[in-house]
Amino acid sequence: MNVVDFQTNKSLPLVNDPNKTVVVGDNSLTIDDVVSVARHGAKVRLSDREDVLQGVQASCDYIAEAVASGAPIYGVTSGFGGMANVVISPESAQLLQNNLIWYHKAGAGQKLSKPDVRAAMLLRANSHMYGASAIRLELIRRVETFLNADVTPHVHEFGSIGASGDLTPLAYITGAITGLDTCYKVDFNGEEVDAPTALNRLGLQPLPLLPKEGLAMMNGTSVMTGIAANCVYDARVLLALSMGAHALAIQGLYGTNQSFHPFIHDRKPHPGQKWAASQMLDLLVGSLLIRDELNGSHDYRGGDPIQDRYSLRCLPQYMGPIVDGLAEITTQIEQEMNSVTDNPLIDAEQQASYHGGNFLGQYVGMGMDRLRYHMGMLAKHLDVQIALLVAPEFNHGLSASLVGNRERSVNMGLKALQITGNSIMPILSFYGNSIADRYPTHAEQFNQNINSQGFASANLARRSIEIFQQYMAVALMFGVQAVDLRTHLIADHYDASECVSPTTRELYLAVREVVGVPPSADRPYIRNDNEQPLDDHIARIAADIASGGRIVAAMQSVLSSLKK
Ligand SMILES: N[C@@H](Cc1ccc([N+](=O)[O-])cc1)C(=O)O
Repeated sequence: MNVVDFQTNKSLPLVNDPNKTVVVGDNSLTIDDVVSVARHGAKVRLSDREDVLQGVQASCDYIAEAVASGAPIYGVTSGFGGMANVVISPESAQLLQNNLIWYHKAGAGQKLSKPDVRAAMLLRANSHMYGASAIRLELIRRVETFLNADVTPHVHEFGSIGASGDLTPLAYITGAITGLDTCYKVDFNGEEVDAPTALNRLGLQPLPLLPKEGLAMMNGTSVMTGIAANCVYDARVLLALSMGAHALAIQGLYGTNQSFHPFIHDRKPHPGQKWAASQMLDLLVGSLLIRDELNGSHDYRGGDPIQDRYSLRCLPQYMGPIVDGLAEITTQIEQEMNSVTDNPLIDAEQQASYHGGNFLGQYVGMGMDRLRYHMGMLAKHLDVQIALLVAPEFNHGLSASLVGNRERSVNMGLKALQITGNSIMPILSFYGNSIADRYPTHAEQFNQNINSQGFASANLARRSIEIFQQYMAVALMFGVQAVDLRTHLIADHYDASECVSPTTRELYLAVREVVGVPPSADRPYIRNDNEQPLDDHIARIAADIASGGRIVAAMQSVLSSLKK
């Protein structure tokens, strides 16, 4: 029997590097940059490039002069939204901005998670460094300071229709960094304190907003985009893990590798389909638990159909649109991350300002709708694979419900675990419903009469991802049990780490490590029903996936090969 190598030197995802510094304002940020800062404590540093810093200052100078000369500019010398007909005098221009955050203290519901708010802060700072927003460097630096000191504003889950971007959620971030009132709360290294206290601890003074700065802070898509960036990262991880779970299931079912032959996929060369086929070949190469038919043979019978059922044979064709769909969403979210999303925008070089609508979060709203839809489609596929595994009519000789020890006649195996999966999968499909097409056209005096619902869509995506992490745990448990039972049929022992492909071996070992049940020649993962709490295993695997742990690291090569 093999000595189990739990110390495999698999490189962890790059996002986990705590020594990383993300520079804001020099280059485009990537989704990995966002996740590094949001979840793994990477440090943030604002660009020190002269041209960038001068650009930021020049936009502030433009607005200061415009206010002094009484020029009519939306939201600077006018009221807001449907009340943009109200004229604001130069004397009231500052009060206008500080009042803006006040009447947006209207959020409702739960607090957003810390990583999602951190992602939002990073992206707001990034948007401001383009120098088109007229916001002082001093304010942008506060975002940098908060991020690096692990101080995170409390932001509610309801309050944005994703039209003027995320006015209300961003108002809470603005209230925290300006620190003018105790009603704004922050998480200060795990402790809840009010904003002035937080500033005091950071050695900062309360800072009233200047003309345009409230709008610059609040009028934009950064919160929904921050959540979306984290969700895109998670969705890609779940896609990579789905491939691993399928590879385990295919080995458990004694499937063929022929359906992934390049000849087939070169003749229908959608990028996602080709990717799925070639990854599946890599995931299966070297396995003793498959029918190796890449040479074109198909003489296997064994009483079963000559070719595999669709969930195996058509895997690349089914997965392809999901892979391509996620790639498109990734590109769009990265573009949104690296955009200036407020209004009006200042062109300091031309001494002009433009009224527009970059705050509309339509790419995020529709993108997160599609992301959730794709998650539902991934879950549907895994669910049918599990259904094949538990049914003796279809599983090529495995026990019913993957019972590990048939001698103990009361064992019912993974029966309840399948039902748990069946209870989750429909929810994931349900979360695939769109919200961007709902229409409160009457919003805000009919000013915001189209709206993206991007914030809601992103929050639904966050929930869908969390649920999927639980579901993925179930799918992996089935995969691991199935390869153990298949190993027994083929090699007369239960240690599948000796028989699965090298790539899935990593995944297999990672799951066994996380649940604390090392592989053994003498028994499968789940032998008798009364020997392990399955709920605890689900929770451990899901937590490892959510934190980018050992299980995610095992699929790193699949993850990194996903095209953007
Ligand atoms: N996003 C709006 C700004 C805005 C709209 C509405 C409100 N508001 O308070 O309703 C505030 C600010 C624009 O730039 O036209």
